[in-house]
Amino acid sequence: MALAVGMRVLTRALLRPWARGLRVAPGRTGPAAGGGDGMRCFGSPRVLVEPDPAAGVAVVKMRNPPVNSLSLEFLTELLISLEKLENDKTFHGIILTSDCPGIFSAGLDLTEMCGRKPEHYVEYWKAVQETWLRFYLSNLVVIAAINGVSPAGGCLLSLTCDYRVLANNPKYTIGLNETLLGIVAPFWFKDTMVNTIGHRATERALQLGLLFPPAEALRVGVVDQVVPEDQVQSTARSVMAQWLAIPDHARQLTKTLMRKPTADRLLTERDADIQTFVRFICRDSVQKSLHAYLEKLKQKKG
Ligand SMILES: CC/C=C\C/C=C\C/C=C\C=C\CC(=O)SCCNC(=O)CCNC(=O)[C@H](O)C(C)(C)COP(=O)(O)OP(=O)(O)OC[C@H]1O[C@@H](n2cnc3c(N)ncnc32)[C@H](O)[C@@H]1OP(=O)(O)O
Repeated sequence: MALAVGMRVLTRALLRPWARGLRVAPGRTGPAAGGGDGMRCFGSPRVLVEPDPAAGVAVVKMRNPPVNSLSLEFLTELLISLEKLENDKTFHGIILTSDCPGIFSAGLDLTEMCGRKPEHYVEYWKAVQETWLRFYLSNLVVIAAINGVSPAGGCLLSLTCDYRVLANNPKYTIGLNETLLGIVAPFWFKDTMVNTIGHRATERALQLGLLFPPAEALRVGVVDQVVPEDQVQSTARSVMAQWLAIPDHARQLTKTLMRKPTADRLLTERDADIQTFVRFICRDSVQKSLHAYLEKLKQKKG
């Protein structure tokens, strides 16, 4: 039932004008294309997929410049790429990384949550929910190669992965900083963080909107490994090999066992969660906070 709802959201998204033609955007043969067996990079305008069929792995590169903000279009393209890889028996694992220098993802796209109509907020929030559910419950091994800053929704996306490797650069902070924007991390953001670093550490991190630099992120457990910047991709590949050495069915069932209760909570409260989001985001005070935050970002330049 829940899956059917998810499929409807995805199918509706695919029917949108901007989603047409996204299914295959054939490109050059990937550098990671498994010794020239002819499998090409594919993807969409904002998501580049570099397949390595020999290893059963695809590198999924987010490229929604300037900051990989998670817009509706971008989320839809990410979902399409994930679905395509999940439906292709060649692939057992994904490395999720960024093609935007210094930025993994700036999180949810603030312009999707500012000055729009309630119907838009409903559509956007469904896509955010769907992305979280799909990545969190993916049967594939998903490893985040975090090569840039990763606030809020960017951090959440990495938390859906099975393992996080972060580049050791003090600028590459990571965390759920929603309170700094005057907004509140929804319960499933919070649950994902609690499952990763525990209740007390989450309580502190979320209330204070902490963005952890690499050493702190490793200490608290937001990431699993911190490595020099030029070793992020190779480390993600070695870790992937380790995870893929485990019998797939046993690993997948264990993942489901661990994650299903958390996902089920959102699945059973999905509509209520949308209503809560729309009510919250439509408040004058919240809109003012978000506008002010966006303005601050823009003025930073000048
Ligand atoms: C009871 C409660 C019930 C329910 C809960 C209800 C609601 C919860 C709702 C939402 C949860 C949201 C989670 C989120 O993800 S919110 C987004 C949080 N993200 C951030 O705080 C990051 C903001 N960005 C930055 O800090 C920086 O941009 C940077 C560090 C990522 C990169 O810095 P740079 O110096 O490299 O680049 P900038 O000049 O700052 O930015 C370039 C360009 O991009 C625009 N931009 C940046 N971030 C975003 C974004 N998240 N969305 C949209 N646009 C973004 C920025 O404004 C610049 O635009 P211009 O070039 O000036 O036009």
